[in-house]
Amino acid sequence: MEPPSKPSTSLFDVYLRLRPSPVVDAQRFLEVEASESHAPTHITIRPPASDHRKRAVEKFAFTRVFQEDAAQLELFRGTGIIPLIEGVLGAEGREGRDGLLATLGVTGSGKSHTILGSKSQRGLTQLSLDVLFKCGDANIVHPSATNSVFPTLCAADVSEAQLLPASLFLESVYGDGTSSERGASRATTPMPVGVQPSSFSSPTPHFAATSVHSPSKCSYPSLSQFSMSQNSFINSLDKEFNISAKPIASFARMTRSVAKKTSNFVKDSSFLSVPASKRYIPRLSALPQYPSVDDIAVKVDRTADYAIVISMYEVYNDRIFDLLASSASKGAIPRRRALLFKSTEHSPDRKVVAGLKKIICGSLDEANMVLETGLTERRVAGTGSNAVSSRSHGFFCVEVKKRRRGVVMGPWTSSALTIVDLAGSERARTAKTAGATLAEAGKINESLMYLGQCMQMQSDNASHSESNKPQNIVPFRQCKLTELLFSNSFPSSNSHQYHHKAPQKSIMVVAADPVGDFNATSQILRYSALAREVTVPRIPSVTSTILAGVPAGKGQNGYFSGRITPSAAQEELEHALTEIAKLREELDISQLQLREEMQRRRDTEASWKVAEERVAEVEQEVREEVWQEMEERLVQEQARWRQARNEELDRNDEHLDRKLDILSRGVDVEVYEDPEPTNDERVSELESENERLRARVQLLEREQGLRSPSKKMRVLKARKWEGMEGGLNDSP
Ligand SMILES: Nc1ncnc2c1ncn2[C@@H]1O[C@H](COP(=O)(O)OP(=O)(O)OP(=O)(O)O)[C@@H](O)[C@H]1O
Repeated sequence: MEPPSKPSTSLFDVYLRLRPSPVVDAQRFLEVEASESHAPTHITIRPPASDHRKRAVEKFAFTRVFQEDAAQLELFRGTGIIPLIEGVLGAEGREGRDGLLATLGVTGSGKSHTILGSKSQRGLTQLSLDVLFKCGDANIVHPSATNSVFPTLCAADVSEAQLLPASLFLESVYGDGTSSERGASRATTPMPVGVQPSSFSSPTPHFAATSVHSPSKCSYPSLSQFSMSQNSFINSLDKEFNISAKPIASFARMTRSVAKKTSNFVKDSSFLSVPASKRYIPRLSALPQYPSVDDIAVKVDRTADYAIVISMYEVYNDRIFDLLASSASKGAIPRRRALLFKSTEHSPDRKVVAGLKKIICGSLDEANMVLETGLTERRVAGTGSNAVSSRSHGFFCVEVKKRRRGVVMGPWTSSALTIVDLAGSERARTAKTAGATLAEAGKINESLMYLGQCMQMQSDNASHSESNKPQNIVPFRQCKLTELLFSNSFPSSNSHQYHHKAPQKSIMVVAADPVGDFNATSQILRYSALAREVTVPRIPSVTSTILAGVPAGKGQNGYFSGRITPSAAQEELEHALTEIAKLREELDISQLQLREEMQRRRDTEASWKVAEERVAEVEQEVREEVWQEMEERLVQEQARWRQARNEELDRNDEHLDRKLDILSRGVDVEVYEDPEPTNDERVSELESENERLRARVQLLEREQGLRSPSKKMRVLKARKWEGMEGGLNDSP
């Protein structure tokens, strides 16, 4: 295999770092190929003896391999980070280019150790910051240096960010939040030495004294000093924006008015909110100072001003969260709002994480404090594989803003050094995770699978370019992680309309444990290596075995024949056996490829399942929303209907009342009574009555005559009685 030279199409320089094993005499599956002329670049992995799948031996090539004894400084010097920093700073009179440094590996392989260091050693992040501040010191502007720095930086930012000077940010996180209201009588605020609270004022003699960096000591300036700094800030704003002086109490209002004048100035004054409780402040003196980078220098454009702006975010469950926003807005319930990676109004040609909180740091101490603050917000959890395992992909961005120095200052341009600590891939069985941590692992593995596909594509493209085949498109838009990592590595389709910026330069450090999980490590190595060669373990040649088994001069019957020349049949046999051996090798390779394909299929199925679950979740959410909305509408309709009915009833009642009222007021009732009858009238009335009765009796008698004798008797009796009665009636 050729020594790896980075192809022009390659996205990354890929370095491999091996971590020392805590287990003595553990069986290694990974060996480094030593090279006398240059640093090692190749490794070989052999399946452990316990592996029954008869896997082939694989050989991988990297830009460089760092063995277990490699120190942090060796990595810093040997991985091309220094040119990366120089690229971000930009050559004289030129704009810088973006740089990316990321780590990849199985959980517990040493990614965080490499990037962020440990309790005793600094990581590549801290070393980069040190070099940046040390070498750029004379050219790095502090917001307090001139009044115009802060507003112009805010105006030049294209990412809808909220920019803050480090002193204000740290005060909002660790201070007691009363600095703007209380006077000099308050006790000291926890601002470490070296972090200048008077960001906006020319340093007073007292500040000049306290701002001398002393790593061994940690003392804090008082609140009165801090409130002085705010006054100075207000005065600086007065001068800059011609706003009349206002008391500190109206500071927030004034900040908002200034925000209107500069498009991207402080978007709100939430950083002035009173924190609910004090937080533990990281002690700078407790942070590691080793290794030192005093002897390392980077080229700095001495004709330019630089401003260092730091932001931190994490990709957790495929969503982006600001690690510095929640620090400052702590209160009863910390709320995390997912941010978008998008093109903004002022950045139409490239995507940015919009709405981040960005901190302007004037010194290394400030930058370290901001870094430590953001890290406390990062998601970590203890798993079976690592006691402090990263559960999210952490992004640390150092934006280097640059402008030409002169009587008339040039506009600010911006390039970023992004340092990424990726979460490690893990197997649920090894990590012994469950519940939310297992779900996180699913998301982590999924995003790493997409990253693997992108890297695999870059490696395929590299071989295509050698054979003049067309290049594949790297599928980096599949998840947030790959989008964040790669979208600035390719020129945007509409970038020609705007100024051209060189594509990002990237370094990947792959961390591996040579005695760790063979399957997981080999999988990562397969897609991250610059080149790979499968060498099936050499099957001892059957021919040679046979020939070796037949001693020279000894015939088949065991006796020496005296002739050793092989016959034609023997030659044919040898040829056939060679063919068989070759076919076996091919079969082994095919089996290996098949296993890989099957693994890929399993991964794809897993991601498909995840996607399906997500679809089901979304459907459920939509259903619930629709139901809720329908119920709300139903309740509204019922209320409206009831109200209409009540109004109708009220109207009817009112109408009726009005009618009754009118009736009772406007109608006089006349009662008609008959006049008393005279005597003659009464007699004639009685006579007519008598007549009527007689006619009736006659009618009844006629009816009786038509009936049976027995009935006649009864009728006669009745008539007799009636006769009596009639007699009685006839009597006057
Ligand atoms: N090169 C090294 N030298 C000394 N210790 C190391 C080295 N690499 C890793 N370690 C130790 O191994 C442990 C796990 O390392 P680390 O947390 O960096 O793993 P990781 O890859 O970031 O894991 P995860 O993906 O789960 O976050 C830590 O205790 C770390 O100090």
